[in-house]
Amino acid sequence: MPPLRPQPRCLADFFSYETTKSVVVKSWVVGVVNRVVQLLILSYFIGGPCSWCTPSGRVTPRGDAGWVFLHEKAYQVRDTVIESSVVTKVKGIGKYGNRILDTADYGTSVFVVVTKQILTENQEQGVCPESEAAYRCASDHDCQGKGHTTGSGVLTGRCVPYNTTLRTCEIRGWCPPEVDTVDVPVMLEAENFTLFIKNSVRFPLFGFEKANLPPHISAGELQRCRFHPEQQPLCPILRLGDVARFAGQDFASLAATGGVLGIKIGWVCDLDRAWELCLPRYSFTRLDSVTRHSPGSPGYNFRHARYYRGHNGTELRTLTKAFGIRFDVLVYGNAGKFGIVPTLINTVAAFTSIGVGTVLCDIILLNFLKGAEHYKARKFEEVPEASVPPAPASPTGCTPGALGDQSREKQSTDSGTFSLGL
Ligand SMILES: Nc1ncnc2c1ncn2[C@@H]1O[C@H](COP(=O)(O)OP(=O)(O)OP(=O)(O)O)[C@@H](O)[C@H]1O
Repeated sequence: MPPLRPQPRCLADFFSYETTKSVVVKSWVVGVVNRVVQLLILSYFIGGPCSWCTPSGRVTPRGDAGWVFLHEKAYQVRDTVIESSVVTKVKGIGKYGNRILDTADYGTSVFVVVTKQILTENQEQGVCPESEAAYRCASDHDCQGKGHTTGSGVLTGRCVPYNTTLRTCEIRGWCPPEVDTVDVPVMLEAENFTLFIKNSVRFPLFGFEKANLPPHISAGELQRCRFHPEQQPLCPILRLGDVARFAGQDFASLAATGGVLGIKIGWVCDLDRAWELCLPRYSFTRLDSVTRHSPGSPGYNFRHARYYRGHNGTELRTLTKAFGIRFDVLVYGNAGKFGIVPTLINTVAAFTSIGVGTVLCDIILLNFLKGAEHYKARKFEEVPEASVPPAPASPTGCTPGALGDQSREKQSTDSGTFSLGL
């Protein structure tokens, strides 16, 4: 009678079931690694003694090493949508040329403080020679083909005397045209001007509202206080020179070219704590720092005009090219309050992550420790079905079971290489 053909091993492997078996390894090395990894994971998620904080001990407000729960406050629902209003007012008296300027003179917008002005007075509609060097000419022919308009008006096509030595193309527009290459003084007094910032914020998710004005401050106290990051961090009145300094800028050169400074007000609030502890935090930066190095446009300026009538009723205007410091107030915020859903999700994540330690210990145990083969043999065990005798080894070289160790484990056991006691 022909011998029974053995069942292919790969089929038996496919219809096998792997279940977890607990093996207690009495090894100091893996035991210590396991506990250290578990401790690290737990302190990352929940918190522990601050043995590896920065020297200032400010890793977290409470001085704990716990990152996810204590620092990131993973137990809180967060609202980053912030509704905010900002109102500003500049005050100060400065001298510019022979004139004393007050609040109404040096700002055409609440966000800009004008520090330098090029005035072109008594302009009226008419024809006159262009002032820009690009429109120098010797004859009418030079003024044709130069386009239709210049920075100041529409070209008539004629070449006319600009002064006794120079001729330029004639324009029709506001005459005389502006000459913006002149040197004019800078109003350095603006350094002592003050900027009052009134900011209200609202976190709609929690219906929480707050303003940057200290709650019981009187008008007199407001007028007197000046912001300082350590001594007066809540005073909403800022000296312009200080704002430039905090933004790392030299006020004199900023005032000469103009520029844009950003005043950032951050509202990062833990709404599980008292209402009074939700406070604004001010920081400063120069927003046009990239373009300020551009030779073509190094600063910030704009033009505006004041119109009036001359003696004979003609309409006149004074054109002003104003260089100034623009203040952009940027408000950002982030508030959190305890929520059961994020607490549960992060607690489950924390405990699941402890399993990472087991993976690491298995790698060390089964690959790097002395007697790794012995541990493998005890970890992976193949159990035949209770009533069926064990299948013979596969002649086809099918893929073994989990981690490919069953067959090796079996060979080791069969040959009796290892003693089974740990
Ligand atoms: N840039 C600033 N520098 C210093 N104090 C300021 C500044 N802006 C406003 N204040 C003062 O803060 C307080 C509140 O200002 P707010 O504009 O609300 O009131 P106000 O009576 O209209 O101010 P004022 O008429 O003095 O401009 C006032 O006492 C005001 O004088």
